Amino acid sequence: MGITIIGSGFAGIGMAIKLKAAGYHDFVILEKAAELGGTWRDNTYPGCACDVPSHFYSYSFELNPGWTRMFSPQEEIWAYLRRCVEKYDLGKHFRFGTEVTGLEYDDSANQWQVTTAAGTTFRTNAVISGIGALHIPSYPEISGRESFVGAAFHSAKWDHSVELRGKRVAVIGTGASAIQFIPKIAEQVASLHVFQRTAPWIQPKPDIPVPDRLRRALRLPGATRAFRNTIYWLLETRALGFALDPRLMKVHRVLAERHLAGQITDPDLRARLTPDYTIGCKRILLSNDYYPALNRPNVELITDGITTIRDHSIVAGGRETPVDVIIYGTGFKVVDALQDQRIIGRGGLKIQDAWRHGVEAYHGVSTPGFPNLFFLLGPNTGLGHTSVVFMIEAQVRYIMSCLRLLSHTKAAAIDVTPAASRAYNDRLQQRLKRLVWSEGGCQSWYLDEHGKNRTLWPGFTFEYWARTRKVKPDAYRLIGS
Ligand SMILES: Cc1cc2nc3c(=O)[nH]c(=O)nc-3n(C[C@H](O)[C@H](O)[C@H](O)COP(=O)(O)OP(=O)(O)OC[C@H]3O[C@@H](n4cnc5c(N)ncnc54)[C@H](O)[C@@H]3O)c2cc1C
Repeated sequence: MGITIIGSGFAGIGMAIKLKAAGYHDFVILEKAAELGGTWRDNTYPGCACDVPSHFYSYSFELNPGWTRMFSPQEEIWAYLRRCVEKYDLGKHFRFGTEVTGLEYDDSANQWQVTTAAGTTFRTNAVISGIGALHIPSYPEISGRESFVGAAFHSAKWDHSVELRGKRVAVIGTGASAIQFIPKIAEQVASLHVFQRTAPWIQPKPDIPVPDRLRRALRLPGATRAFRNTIYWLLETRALGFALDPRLMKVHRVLAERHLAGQITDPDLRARLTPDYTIGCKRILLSNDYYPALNRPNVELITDGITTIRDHSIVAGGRETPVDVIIYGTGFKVVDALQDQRIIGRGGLKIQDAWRHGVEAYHGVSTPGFPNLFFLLGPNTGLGHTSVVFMIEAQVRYIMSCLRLLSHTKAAAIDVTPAASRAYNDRLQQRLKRLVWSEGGCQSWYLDEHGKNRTLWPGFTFEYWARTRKVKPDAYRLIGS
């Protein structure tokens, strides 16, 4: 059977490795960029690193005792992914520079027709989407943005040709990427003006170089796995507040407040850096050097809303700040599992119509009316507290068992039933309502325009792992058997 994977990040590569191991050879990995790697190819800004310990932010079947830091930098994670591709000899399966722009299900042939940006089309039996949620840079709508004449770029498209040394630099946004690159550039620039709309909650980052002795020890049989398991359970305890009772989030709040108080002594600055929303309803960030960077004499935090960008300056709160360079640390336009694309399922059903009341999928993987279309990191399978690679692996295993079901039953396709999907998603949304993300008047990218959480898994990850261990055949309709 022909299988098409879209995307070459952790999701697409993990899927390809498992397909190959199970004896599938007729598959392609379509990637719109010129190289593999997803997030870790695109984000090359200074200080870019994961915020989940590397021994856990990696595949369980491809342990790496050699990580140099507890939280590895971008180049090292990208190199890890390239090594995986080489080791599993996946090279010939990639089609780079191939952007999927449409998928249309042919009911009579039980196949998908895939259309690419180049206008080519081909047919495939199954499509597995690993397109990621965070790869389209988001820019703020600020009047005059286009009139700025200096260099301006987004953190996810860092322009390394722009010399920042000695320049007056503005950073717009104080999210996960910004708090990583601000400390790195603060020491080079003449002045740094940080425009903050919403203060993030920040906790200490236990990031150290992995000592040589530990690295050697991790090479002993079983040691990296044991270390990884320890990290897993430590991180799961962070989910207690998310998964059980929002009141437990108080512990996180105390930790973050102490971190802020320990690093920022100026009471006015501290007040402006104190978030005004419930901790946890947006991602909690980790950093040891962000607050100290804000203490530097050449760095200022501006919390007035930006009203205009002019050719050489930014105006906020009636004050004009002259700048030479603007860096947008304004995050991503969140992609909801292909929702913006032309996807037409059975009987001409458009994905936008299937999702008119909100984006959802059964286990985050299958949507009724779209047979043999599987999502990796689809709706409600993102995480606020631990590594998404864990979720990806659970989904890869689940999709493999869907493929096994197809092969055992000799069906051409499987389609999740509306009843199974409805029951699953109703339960999920009920649970989400009780949790921290629905509290505190928090606006975050986790929520859609109706305030419905479309992004996060509402519990412990071992629960998701257990639920996706096996496919329930009665949740799916077999087609063409
Ligand atoms: C700076 C940064 C740091 C992060 N740190 C962490 C972390 O510490 N821990 C964590 O759990 N998560 C983190 N994340 C989230 C991160 O995105 C995921 O961990 C993970 O990398 C997602 O992998 P993926 O394969 O699903 O998606 P991606 O890595 O985004 O890969 C998707 C790929 O699909 C390709 N693609 C998209 N659309 C198409 C199309 N239509 N046709 C063809 N190709 C397409 C893209 O070009 C891309 O290569 C971070 C994200 C960012 C941006």
